[in-house]
Amino acid sequence: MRLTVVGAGYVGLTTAVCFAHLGNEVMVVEKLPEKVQTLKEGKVPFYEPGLEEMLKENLSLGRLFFTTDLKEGLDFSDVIFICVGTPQRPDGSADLSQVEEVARETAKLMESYKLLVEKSTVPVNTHKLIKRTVERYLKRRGKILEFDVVSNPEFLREGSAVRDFLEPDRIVIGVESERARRIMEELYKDFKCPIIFTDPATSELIKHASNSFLAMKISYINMVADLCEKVGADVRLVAEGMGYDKRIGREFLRAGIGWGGSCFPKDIKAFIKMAKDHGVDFSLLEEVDKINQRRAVQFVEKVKSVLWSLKDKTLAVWGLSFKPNTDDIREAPSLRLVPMLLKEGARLKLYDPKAMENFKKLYPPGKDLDYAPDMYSAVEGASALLIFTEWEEFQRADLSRVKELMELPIIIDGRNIYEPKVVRGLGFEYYGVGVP
Ligand SMILES: NC(=O)c1ccc[n+]([C@@H]2O[C@H](COP(=O)([O-])OP(=O)(O)OC[C@H]3O[C@@H](n4cnc5c(N)ncnc54)[C@H](O)[C@@H]3O)[C@@H](O)[C@H]2O)c1
Ligand SMILES: O=c1ccn([C@@H]2O[C@H](COP(=O)(O)OP(=O)(O)O[C@H]3O[C@H](CO)[C@@H](O)[C@H](O)[C@H]3O)[C@@H](O)[C@H]2O)c(=O)[nH]1
Repeated sequence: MRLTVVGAGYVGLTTAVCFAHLGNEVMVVEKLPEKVQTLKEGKVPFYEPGLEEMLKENLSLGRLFFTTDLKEGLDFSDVIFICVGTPQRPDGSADLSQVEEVARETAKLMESYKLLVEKSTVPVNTHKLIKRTVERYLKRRGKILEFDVVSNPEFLREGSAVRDFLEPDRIVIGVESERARRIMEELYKDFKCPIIFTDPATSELIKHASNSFLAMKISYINMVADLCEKVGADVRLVAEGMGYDKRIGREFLRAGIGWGGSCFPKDIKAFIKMAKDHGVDFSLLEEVDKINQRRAVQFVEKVKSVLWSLKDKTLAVWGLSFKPNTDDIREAPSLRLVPMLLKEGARLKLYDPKAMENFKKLYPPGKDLDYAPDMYSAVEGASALLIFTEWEEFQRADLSRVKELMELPIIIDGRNIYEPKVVRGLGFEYYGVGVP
């Protein structure tokens, strides 16, 4: 099939590259000219494992095209995936201006039937606003053209985006017309997972309800971790014991310094606001969010209780991205923790395998903050090693070497990447999250 994808971010680019990989011809419309240029050269402007290789391959096979011109995209195909950003507004609601712009400009430029596919995460009933906008502008142009709006939320995770896209747990499609349903069925015919057809409002809700539920699971286990610390139990085993119950499941029960990223924080706030706007008191989610906000504060308290004063102490930090295998630092716990530690007077030596360039844009090297070229340089002379992200590289670190390099062999691990007994056996003082 021929497809058009608007927005070449994590979701748009992954969608485009994966559909091209499956044999479709895909035109990507991205408004930033420099991004389009980079992509045409076969380079992905962010770090996502496997994506660049697939981009190059599909460019050379002539199945992927990039443009800044929406008209070119609309002339190319009838199926238009909206993959633009839906960031958070100050009141917590989702800023839908990028989605509105795509709907409006499409209506101004389309000359034949179009199927607009909402892939961005949007509040319930956004499909109605898209529909109304397109109808208004078509009417203004005196055009009678058919179109459909479909909700097809994306569930991929950064760091495993390609695999998540190609092998999803499920595909959700909210349609109103038979024509739209047939196009979507054809598009996803080779996928082996369950495909759930719903009305668009239900489909839009499935996305927000899923993300909020996952965030709730993490906040829940984080509270259990706090209790474990008080009573000397091990949250990892509590999670395992709970997780074997199929009704609970083992995923997303890793305790730590809290959830971050470009999705959970903004989506949970948008869901709370949406519920409020409809007169539904979803204060459960407000608590989930509050628990998460407290994680960083509690972690700094822990660092202080271990080291006493942090003033002029050198602390090594491993991990800045909000999760491993990405260079994305949007709403990463590190962004909350670093300023708090600096305020306590600590000197930080930061290291991350991929996210340092992004972090440097917000925190340039200075008197009390520096970046290390590798994980071992970061720990040289440090009074403690703080772990913020569970990169595999850290799990494989030569801890004897780390111990030699540090001023004091203390590890305060925000992600439980080590087995306490083993690390203590090597002579470290070790503090995890919710572990004895
Ligand atoms: N990042 C994820 O893991 C993920 C997963 C599932 C869903 N989502 C949702 O998908 C949406 C996109 O997220 P993202 O992380 O890919 O965002 P992003 O910010 O990485 O990418 C959005 C892209 O759209 C471009 N854009 C904006 N307006 C445009 C326009 N009018 N024409 C052409 N291009 C335009 C921007 O320049 C940018 O490159 C959001 O709603 C997000 O909540 C994200
Ligand atoms: O047991 C866990 C699992 C995750 N996290 C944290 O939760 C955050 C989000 O992680 P993850 O969900 O793996 O990454 P995202 O790329 O943000 O993906 C989420 O957000 C996307 C955007 O909506 C959705 O598409 C995905 O399904 C959803 O998992 C990260 O900070 C993780 O460190 C934990 O603390 N404990």
